[in-house]
Amino acid sequence: MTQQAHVFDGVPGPLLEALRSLARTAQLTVALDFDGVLAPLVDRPNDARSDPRSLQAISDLVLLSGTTVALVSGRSLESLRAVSGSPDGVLLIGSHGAEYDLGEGRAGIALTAEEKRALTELERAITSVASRHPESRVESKPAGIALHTRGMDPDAASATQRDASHTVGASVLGVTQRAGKDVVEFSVVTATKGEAMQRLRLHTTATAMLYAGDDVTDEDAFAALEPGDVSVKVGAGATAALHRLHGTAEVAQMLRVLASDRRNHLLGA
Ligand SMILES: O=P(O)(O)OC[C@H]1O[C@H](O[C@H]2O[C@H](CO)[C@@H](O)[C@H](O)[C@H]2O)[C@H](O)[C@@H](O)[C@@H]1O
Repeated sequence: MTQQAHVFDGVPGPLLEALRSLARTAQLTVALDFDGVLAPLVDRPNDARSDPRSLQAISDLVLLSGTTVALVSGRSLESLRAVSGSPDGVLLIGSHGAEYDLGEGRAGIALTAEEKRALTELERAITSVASRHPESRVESKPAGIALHTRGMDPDAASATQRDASHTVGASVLGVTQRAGKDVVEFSVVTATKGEAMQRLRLHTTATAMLYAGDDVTDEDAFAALEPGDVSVKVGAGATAALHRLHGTAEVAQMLRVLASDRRNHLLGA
């Protein structure tokens, strides 16, 4: 059999086999990053939208018994809700694991007085950086701030990110920095997608989980997976994930296959 024959519309054979096995678990939790996984990357974060084929597969999955779908994003919950178009029943985790909507009402971030002070100083620092690099764009979050450099000249983007790192480091205490795709982010709370996955596993009593992500911060989620779980890196780059897909179209295909395998398993087919 040729290499091509092992691939089903961009989903490699070993991943198809892992999905078939995953679909037979008692309590399945499917956790998905948003930008670069459900939605193709675009210049302006507010313009990002989920691939409709992925949304259809998610809608199919959430209707199945013993099956939970969650989005685990670096975006604020508000932003994730606004752009993802996720169907009712999908759990939402935002701000890299600092904000939760697990179907019991939104759990907002309750910042301490010290964190509020740090956030104000952080906003002041990033506003000054953005004024020195007018092509950069600021995205505010409940516990932090992101400075986007997508579309900028590479040298100008690097200079912007260095300036941000230096300015924040010199003027604000108690801040965590994260690098992403054409973005540098700062937060006054420490939260990771790994912690989010652990909480999700407990909340959903998952017997197996799938996580798909495309960015550096998703490595925390991959590291929190256990034997029997399925990890999928989307796109290029070093990863601890065991499987890889090319892009959002292949993610949609993977979700379609998983929904079909899961339905067949539940029907006893
Ligand atoms: O964890 P994610 O859901 O992948 O969120 C990570 C960051 O995604 C967004 O930024 C990225 O997507 C933008 C829209 O495609 C793109 O313009 C930007 O260059 C990417 O870095 C989002 O704006 C951030 O807040 C998220 O942390």
